[in-house]
Amino acid sequence: MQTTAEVSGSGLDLIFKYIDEQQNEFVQELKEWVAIPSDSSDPQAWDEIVRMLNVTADKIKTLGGNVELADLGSQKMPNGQSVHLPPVILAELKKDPKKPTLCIYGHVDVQPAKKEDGWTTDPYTLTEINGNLYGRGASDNKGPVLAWLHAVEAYQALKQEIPVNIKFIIEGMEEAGSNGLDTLTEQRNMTFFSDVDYIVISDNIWISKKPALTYGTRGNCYFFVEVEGQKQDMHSGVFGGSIHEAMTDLIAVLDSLVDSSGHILIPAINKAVAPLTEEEKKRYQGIEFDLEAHKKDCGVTKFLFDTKEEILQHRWRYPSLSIHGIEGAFFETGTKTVIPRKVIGKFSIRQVPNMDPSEVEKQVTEYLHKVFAERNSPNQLKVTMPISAKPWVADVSDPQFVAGRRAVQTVFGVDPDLICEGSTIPIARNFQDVTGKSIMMLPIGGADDGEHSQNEKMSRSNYIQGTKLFAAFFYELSQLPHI
Ligand SMILES: NCC(=O)N[C@@H](Cc1c[nH]cn1)C(=O)O
Ligand SMILES: [Zn+2]
Ligand SMILES: [Zn+2]
Repeated sequence: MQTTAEVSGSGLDLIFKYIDEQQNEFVQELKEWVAIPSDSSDPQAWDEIVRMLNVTADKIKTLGGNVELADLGSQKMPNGQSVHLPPVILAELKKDPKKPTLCIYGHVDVQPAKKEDGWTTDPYTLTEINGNLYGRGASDNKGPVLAWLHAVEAYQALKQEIPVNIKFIIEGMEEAGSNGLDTLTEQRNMTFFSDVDYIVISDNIWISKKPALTYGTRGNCYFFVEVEGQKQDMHSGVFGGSIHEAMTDLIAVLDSLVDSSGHILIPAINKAVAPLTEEEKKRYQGIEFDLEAHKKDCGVTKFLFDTKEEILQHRWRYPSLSIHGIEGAFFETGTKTVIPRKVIGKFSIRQVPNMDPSEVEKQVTEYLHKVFAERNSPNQLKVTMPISAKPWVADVSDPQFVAGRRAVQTVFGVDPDLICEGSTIPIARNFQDVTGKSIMMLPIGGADDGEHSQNEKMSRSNYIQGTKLFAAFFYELSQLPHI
């Protein structure tokens, strides 16, 4: 009977061959995962998140993992209702005290998606077209989570000893701000996290066709700005011209936030931003980033800035403010002539060093009340911040980046770019501050994957080569001096 062999360079060749041979099964499993509409933006759909977490837990159990579904308790919703949060998977495979321990973070919830939003294919039916796997969650983040599990599966199938101990922390609320996970991290810091040496996250994308290692993400402060007027919706013909309309107030308030060049108009916001250093400026110059290709990918004729360096800086290390929607406004088709009673504007401000979310909340709230007061409207304004996540920045001299670089070289034959990410992994900074562990992001998503957008996809190549990258990463991590 073949014994479990220590992985050596040659062992990886066999593992890579296995991954290539199993790729259709891996795609089929991603199809099954994408079919679960685990949309965390809608508490009504949280049952689907629990179902997705159970499917994930069952998969880890087939790999011999011990799985705990850690309870996060309840969350108070904006309407005052208390809703039970989906649990978090804490899992570990067989442990060998002689080996370093890697904790893999991921999430299996997704952003909303409806065919009528403009998808070419059904968002919850993974569809392969020209080598791309289209479906909500294919890239963000079900594909990468499955790729980690398939990397483990490959070692086991070939009876090759996994050279590191492996733990998983997999949540179902990342896209809604990872509610409750910060508390769980603190509670488990001296238990689940105590023997962890490295935390790795693969919940982001490359910035070009070149593989990358990510050493920073922006944070995010998400705001609801509510304007409530008369006691019920009103006929705009009968009452229009006689009352202060909540929607008009809201539009004016939203219009006071950011100008046409993307500059945030809340005076104090930009004051806290860390100044750009000469050393940092140089880092942007070396990054592979094709401006014209990006315009084509985005379907725009121009960006807010004209150079690669400015674009990357404003995506990664400067705050940005985006307006996302208006709840209570009439959005269906047709010509409803109503003055809405209450509308809720939603916007978010990406956070960068050295912004402080609690300060940002104060600044935004005071600014919006000041703008609203100048309208002399009798309507009521309420500002809340349901999500607040700090930016995360790693030290690129961390040994984990050496292992990441070597793994990229093994699989892709190139040196990875060192990049940041404009999006937010709400828990990343919390992991760093609470556990003090080494944290690195090892993305396998393509620059044009369209996370959160219509027609989100992951290429079959990135999914399969990414699975090999994760397998190689286990090996390279084991080759580092044991911390
Ligand atoms: N792939 C990471 C991601 O998309 N994260 C979300 C998390 C978030 C931030 N505010 C609300 N959710 C993101 O939008 O960056
Ligand atoms: Zn996302
Ligand atoms: Zn994500």
